Amino acid sequence: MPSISRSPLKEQKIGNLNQGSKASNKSLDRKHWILQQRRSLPIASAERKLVDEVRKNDTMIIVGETGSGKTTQLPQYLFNAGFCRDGKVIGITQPRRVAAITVAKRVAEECDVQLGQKVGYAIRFEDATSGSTRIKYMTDGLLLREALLDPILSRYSVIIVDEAHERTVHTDVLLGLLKKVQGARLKQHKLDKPYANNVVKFDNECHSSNTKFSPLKLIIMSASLDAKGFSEYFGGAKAVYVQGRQYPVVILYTYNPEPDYVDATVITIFQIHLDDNPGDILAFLTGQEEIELVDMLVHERLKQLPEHSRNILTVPIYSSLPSDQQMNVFRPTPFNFRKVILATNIAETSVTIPGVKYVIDPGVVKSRYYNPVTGMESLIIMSISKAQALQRSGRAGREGPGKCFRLYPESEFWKLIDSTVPEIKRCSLSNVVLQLKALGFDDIIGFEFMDKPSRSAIKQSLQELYLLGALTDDCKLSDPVGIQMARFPLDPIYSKALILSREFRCLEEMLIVVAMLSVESIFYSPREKLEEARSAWKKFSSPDGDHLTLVTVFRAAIEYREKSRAATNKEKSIDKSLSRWCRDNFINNRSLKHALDVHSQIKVYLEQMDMSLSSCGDDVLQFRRCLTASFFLNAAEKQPDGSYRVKANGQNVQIHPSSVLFRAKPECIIFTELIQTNQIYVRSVSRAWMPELSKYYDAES
Ligand SMILES: Nc1ncnc2c1ncn2[C@@H]1O[C@H](COP(=O)(O)OP(=O)(O)OP(=O)(O)O)[C@@H](O)[C@H]1O
Repeated sequence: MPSISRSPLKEQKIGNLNQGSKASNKSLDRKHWILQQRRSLPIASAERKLVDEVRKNDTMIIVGETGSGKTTQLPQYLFNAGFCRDGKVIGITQPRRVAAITVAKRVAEECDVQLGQKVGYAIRFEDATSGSTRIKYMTDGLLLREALLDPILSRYSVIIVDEAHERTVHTDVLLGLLKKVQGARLKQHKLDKPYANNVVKFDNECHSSNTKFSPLKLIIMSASLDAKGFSEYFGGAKAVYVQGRQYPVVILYTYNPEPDYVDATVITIFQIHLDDNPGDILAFLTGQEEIELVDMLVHERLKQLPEHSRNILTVPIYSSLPSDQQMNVFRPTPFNFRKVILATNIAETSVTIPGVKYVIDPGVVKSRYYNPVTGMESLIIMSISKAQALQRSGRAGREGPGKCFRLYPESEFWKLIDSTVPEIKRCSLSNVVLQLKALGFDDIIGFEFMDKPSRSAIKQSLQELYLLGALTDDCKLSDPVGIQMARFPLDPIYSKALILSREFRCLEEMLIVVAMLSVESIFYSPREKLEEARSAWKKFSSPDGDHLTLVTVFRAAIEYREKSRAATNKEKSIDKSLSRWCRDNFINNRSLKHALDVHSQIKVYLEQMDMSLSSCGDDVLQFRRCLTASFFLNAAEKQPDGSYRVKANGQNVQIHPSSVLFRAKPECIIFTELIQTNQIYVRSVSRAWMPELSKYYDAES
């Protein structure tokens, strides 16, 4: 087995607080143990001070080491201090669903209540809260959606924006929105005061009255925050630092850069497994395909080990994995096994995965990048920031001392940028603009972003939304198209495709396409079985292109599932037989399941909007017309050399070899995916319907 330089490795200790042996805790009952653990968190000694500061300041920035207890404890301190006494709610936003769910579960357990009662969570399509919920964890996107219905977020006394350093688009829009809401609530509160006769006096102005519009407390929180930047954005808001770390984490670097981080990850997994103490491993990778590759490599190499050393259990976690499968990583590790969690940056912040003692960090991440000149977005693998490296190492050392293996030299670490470039500066803004318009912010350029996106990016997205019919001539949200588009939790171009497909009577097909395009790689082919896979896929292949091919795969899977259901009513058996079908047909079972999940979720939205499903049946021309009308911005024409020129921006692209049209090379295509490797490829390609396309482009263009 090749080896990376591990001995001697550079060691650097971070943190210094060791809480002593936990062996004795094992004998205590769980409640007592949890209580003891809570008391030993670094944040515990700062409870009084934090509560006092929140009372004194309407906006606050809290910075504290990973694992110090910010996410789980602060909401409980505020609850106990009376911030929910008048029925108000403390809301805590997370950039990711998995964090919202797992932290809420943990806090419910700490409070000894059933999840959904005092403590709950809400994420898109899932609401585990009730009328009695007072501590509510949610995704930042969900709070934005709530603001559509309740623009001053009247039910919240406190909103904590957690992991703000991630600077997702949702976080940034939320920050601007919350600033406005805070101003509006304060103004309203002052107006209300003279009429608030039945004041219930508590020790804090925040909950000192029964008026509907009490001021909103806002807390921005993270372990790796540019506190100064946030403080300035919020007009000099107070920043508080929580000192101390729960357990030490030893950081190890390689002496030389690793030429192949995937291979280095696999090697490190085995080095830990064979040489180190028991404890689960969390390895960060860039995406589903890489995770599946490492999974396969680990299993291949396991076969070379003696029987007694093969006790490794791999568990994947990435964003397009259905929620219930994501939760597998939190299940207890079977006795005598070592769990190896293969994760994207979804597991980078907030989460505590019980049992994890080792973190492997290759130092890369897959990020969205948008080119405002071409209007195209692509995914690029790039180096992480120092803040991300810190967060990753912070996933070890949460239940005891840990180790983090950085698969790059220490000198490389110091070259990393401090914090991630805000997503808003590197993604398409169409969705942001649509959401802001729906929230009533018409002047997008004047919106108070913490980091302003470029004017050209804003203009490009306004133009795109106008072309899609979401905006009127005077840049207002159009009724009903724009309003309907904003209701879908999808990219505007997909929302538009669904709305249009009703007109073309092919909503059933378009819904399948949108669901199948929401997941990574439906087709799956082990390198050694490529020919076998290709011949299995032939039966799904449509001469019209990849979109109708996806429709055929989806329908074949449904038909097979229904057949299995007729034979048995046991869900587990049905699941198993669908997995078998996927294996036989070289279809990625996980991706298909996710697509089925997304399909039923979007269907709920369609039902709510009274959009009934209709199928074009065998009239595929109807579907091609609709596809062309929906994605005319993604039309490309064949060039004499066999490459394609995107009509909207002149960019030169190639059809990806995985497309069913790779060899056919039709004159004009519609594509729905752009990927950038050493070349720019378009994937998911169909034949355009020329008469429809000519409505959007004049003859010369
Ligand atoms: N689901 C869980 N299972 C077991 N222990 C947990 C769980 N969630 C939290 N803990 C414990 O509580 C500690 C504090 O977690 P918390 O998420 O509040 O820290 P944090 O300061 O917000 O960290 P981060 O900045 O990494 O999100 C963890 O280090 C861990 O010991």
